[in-house]
Amino acid sequence: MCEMLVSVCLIDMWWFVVTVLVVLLTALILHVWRKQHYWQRRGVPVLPYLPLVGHTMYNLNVFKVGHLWRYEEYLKSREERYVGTYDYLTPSLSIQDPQLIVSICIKDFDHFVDRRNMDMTGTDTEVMNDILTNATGNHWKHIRNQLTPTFTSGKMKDMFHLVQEQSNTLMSSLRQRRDANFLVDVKESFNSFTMDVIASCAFGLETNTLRGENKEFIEKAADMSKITFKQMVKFISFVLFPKLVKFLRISLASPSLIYMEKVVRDAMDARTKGVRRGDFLDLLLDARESTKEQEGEVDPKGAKKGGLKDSTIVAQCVLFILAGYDTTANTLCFAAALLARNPQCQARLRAEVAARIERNEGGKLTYQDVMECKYLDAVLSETLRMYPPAHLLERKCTKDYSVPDSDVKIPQGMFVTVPVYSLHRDERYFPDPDTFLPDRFMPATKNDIPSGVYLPFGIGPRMCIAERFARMEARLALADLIMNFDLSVEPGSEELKVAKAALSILRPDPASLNLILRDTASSVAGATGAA
Ligand code: HEM
Repeated sequence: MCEMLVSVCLIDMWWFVVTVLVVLLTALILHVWRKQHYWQRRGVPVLPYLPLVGHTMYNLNVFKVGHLWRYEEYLKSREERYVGTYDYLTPSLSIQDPQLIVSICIKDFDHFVDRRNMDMTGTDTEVMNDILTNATGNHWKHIRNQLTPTFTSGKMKDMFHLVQEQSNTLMSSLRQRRDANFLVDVKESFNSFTMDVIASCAFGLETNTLRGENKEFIEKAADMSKITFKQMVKFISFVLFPKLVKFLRISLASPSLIYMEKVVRDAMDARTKGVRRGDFLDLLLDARESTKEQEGEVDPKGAKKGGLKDSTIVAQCVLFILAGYDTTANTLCFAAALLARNPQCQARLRAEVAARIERNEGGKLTYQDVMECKYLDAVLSETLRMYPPAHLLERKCTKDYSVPDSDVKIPQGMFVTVPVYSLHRDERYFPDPDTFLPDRFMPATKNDIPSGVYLPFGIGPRMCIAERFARMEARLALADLIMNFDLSVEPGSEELKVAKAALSILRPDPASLNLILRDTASSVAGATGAA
């Protein structure tokens, strides 16, 4: 009797546990389903997604290379002005209509001032809060206002000689690194070049990585742009539980950031005693001095004026390495790889540059030459169209927004994205989009490109602050490259492939970068004649 009672109790207990589990699971499924039907309830089309993880795995390139997945879906849905996506359970909106992109990023910018930011207050990497890409609201505006005058064309002209020195070293380095068949992996040399340029122009450091010196610096810098598995986990935790990550004071920055911070602080200390170099550090220190008396004042919109702090200056110099090294090196790699596969474009470019050089007494390219070579700029622009290093833009809604001509509302806090790569490969805007055609960007045709569809440097007040600098650096290196070498592809690797990499930077597959570089002494005359 007693045994029977025990077994009845056990069965009851078992049923109770199973019932509770089923109820909990059902509640969880309903919760997830409800959250991941936010857009469906509002009649907004949604891209195919996975339960629970939503679109996050695609954005992090886990299952498919993110830009290609987004492009496939874009081709099916491009008539829609916007499509819904989910970061795990959180809805976000991807904007596909160029006019709406312009509205959100320019006209109604005050509703979309920020990006996804990491509030590092109270952690060992608080310097991240001052980094322009990460700063928000009026704090961002204050820093951006201070930095903008350091990127004018006059300042670029003053810095040209620093870039020229590094470009000369790049040519010698490429020559030395070639094997007996003139074959060289250009990636390593371009990486070292952009690193040396940014270290020299940002804070006057002679890193000489092209000459094989200062290995620690380049390793740390390269480390900052790499995403390890541990960092990926931290990043996902941050996206899912930002408050918990902050509460636990988990650092999202790699230890290399701390190393870089020290390097910049040392350079600043040395500058107080040393000579001026006309680099960004000088310009930032000047900006601090010239606006010192405005410290404490605010402009009519509430942004602080004057008084850049030391830590803010350090943060920007570190950022220049983060933002300027990989992006420009990858652009150069893609440009060289495309020119090697398009000999006619290469000959035309060489002819244009040769004609400019012939006019100069010293036989050297000047800043003006580099800025006035139209075909050189067209080659660079077309490279950035086909392979924009940042294939996705992101904004955070900072004030509730009603999408014009629709019932859809974007609430404060929601993220919107812009699929840059997909827009650049849309044949409605760029006919024959998979073909390298620099002529699209020549003066006669480039104004036909509608606004909001060509965005390699972003768009609106939050676009890349250093576009002028990046274009000057890349143009000079390409002009020198084409005047020194005749580029061709190693037989068997004609297809130009993109590497599968974490996060949203496009990088060429290393196998596509083994190029043959023959000296051009004879081909320059040929190219000039062909023009
Ligand atoms: C080919 C080279 C480069 C490309 C393609 C590129 C592209 C971009 C893009 C797409 C953005 C985001 C814009 C947006 O959200 O609308 C950005 C932001 C930024 N870039 Fe660049 N960039 C390049 C080189 C550089 C260099 C050399 C530097 C520094 C010296 C730099 C500094 C920055 C900064 C500071 C921001 C943040 C601007 C802000 O939030 O206000 N970039 N860049």
